[in-house]
Amino acid sequence: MDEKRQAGTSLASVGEFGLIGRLAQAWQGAAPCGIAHGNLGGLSPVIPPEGLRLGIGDDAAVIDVPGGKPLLVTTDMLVEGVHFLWSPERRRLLGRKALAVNISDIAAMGGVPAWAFLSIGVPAGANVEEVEELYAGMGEMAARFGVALAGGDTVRSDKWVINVTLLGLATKAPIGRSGGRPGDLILVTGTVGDSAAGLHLLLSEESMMAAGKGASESNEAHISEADRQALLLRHLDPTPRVAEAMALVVHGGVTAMMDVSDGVSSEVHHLCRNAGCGARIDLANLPISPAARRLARREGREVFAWALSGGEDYELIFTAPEERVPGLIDHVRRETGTDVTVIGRLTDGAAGIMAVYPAEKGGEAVPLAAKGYNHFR
Ligand SMILES: Nc1ncnc2c1ncn2[C@@H]1O[C@H](COP(=O)(O)OP(=O)(O)OP(=O)(O)O)[C@@H](O)[C@H]1O
Ligand SMILES: Cc1ncc(C[n+]2csc(CCOP(=O)(O)O)c2C)c(N)n1
Ligand SMILES: [Mg+2]
Repeated sequence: MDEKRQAGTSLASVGEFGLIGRLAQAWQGAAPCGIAHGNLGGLSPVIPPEGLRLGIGDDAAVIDVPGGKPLLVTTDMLVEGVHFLWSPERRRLLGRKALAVNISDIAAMGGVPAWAFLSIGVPAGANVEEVEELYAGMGEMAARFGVALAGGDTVRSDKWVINVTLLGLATKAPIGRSGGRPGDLILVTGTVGDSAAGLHLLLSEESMMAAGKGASESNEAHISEADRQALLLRHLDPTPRVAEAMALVVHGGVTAMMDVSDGVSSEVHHLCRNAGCGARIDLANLPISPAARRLARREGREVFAWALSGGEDYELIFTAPEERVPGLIDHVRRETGTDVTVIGRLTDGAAGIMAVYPAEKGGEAVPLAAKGYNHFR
């Protein structure tokens, strides 16, 4: 078995998105008329089966149900040790996050969430109350966004695994990742990099605890309690931007949208690849919170790295023609209180995907590497 594995192509060599493309091709080879189509790099589109308007390659699939609104379907799995560290104090928050990350994908399509299927892998040594608390957390998030529990699956597993499949409805035409055009501005809601800053704190606190030192001991010299709490919560308890997505849909003008789950740099690459565009991102304009800046300074970290490659911010990144942008920004702020920031512009594909450093750091334009989270790299 091990020998066989060594002889094959390593997962690291293809990366997460290369693997998904290969899997879709393997499926297509076996079931040529039944494959989901999409715009993943290297994946040739094929005719989708009846009703499947958009398959692999976006935040959620779009299914045209006869006589109904377009149905949106997304699924996301959280695995202990990969997406979270199991902690008795954070079971409820974990439940909230498991649902929130899926709601975020429905919002990113311009839809509202509706029905959830929750599948869990539970270690044999766990007790009922632990699972109940996880569900209470998911229930809290569900109640906030009008999601009903429709089913799921329960299995024994070596580690905690939570998989949510969430169905939602598009309120108007679903907003995919491919509609951006050269000249469109690129915008992002809220702030980016906070979740990575929160994860940095969490992991350093965990390693201090493991070394027998108190968590507060590790941080009190570095950061205020208010900053610490704010950053930890951005990582542990993200709020899906449903209200902001609805405000954008109602206002109109958004050409492409997705959520920031892997990091701004990767998401910009997705938006460009799907639209055949290039981009210029002004790093000076990235909306980074004062708390994340303070932590980065005190830790000697590059705050842009958290914003560009940290991920799990669950903000919306979207494109719109320049003339629609002032109205969009005003409308979202008025309806939701959330700030929206212009971070760059889509360009001709030939111009490449570039990041422009702030003037005080030389103002140089360099290629923007897709350095977001990748499960196999
Ligand atoms: N094993 C798989 N088989 C088929 N399709 C897959 C598989 N894994 C991912 N996909 C599809 O690939 C696309 C990208 O998946 P990914 O999980 O990166 O979505 P995302 O929206 O970019 O990230 P997130 O869900 O964290 O917001 C989606 O359309 C997803 O449905
Ligand atoms: C313990 C621990 N280590 C690392 C991370 C960071 N992390 C894990 S998955 C992911 C991207 C989104 O996941 P997906 O692409 O599966 O939706 C990120 C940024 C974490 N959350 N917890
Ligand atoms: Mg997404």
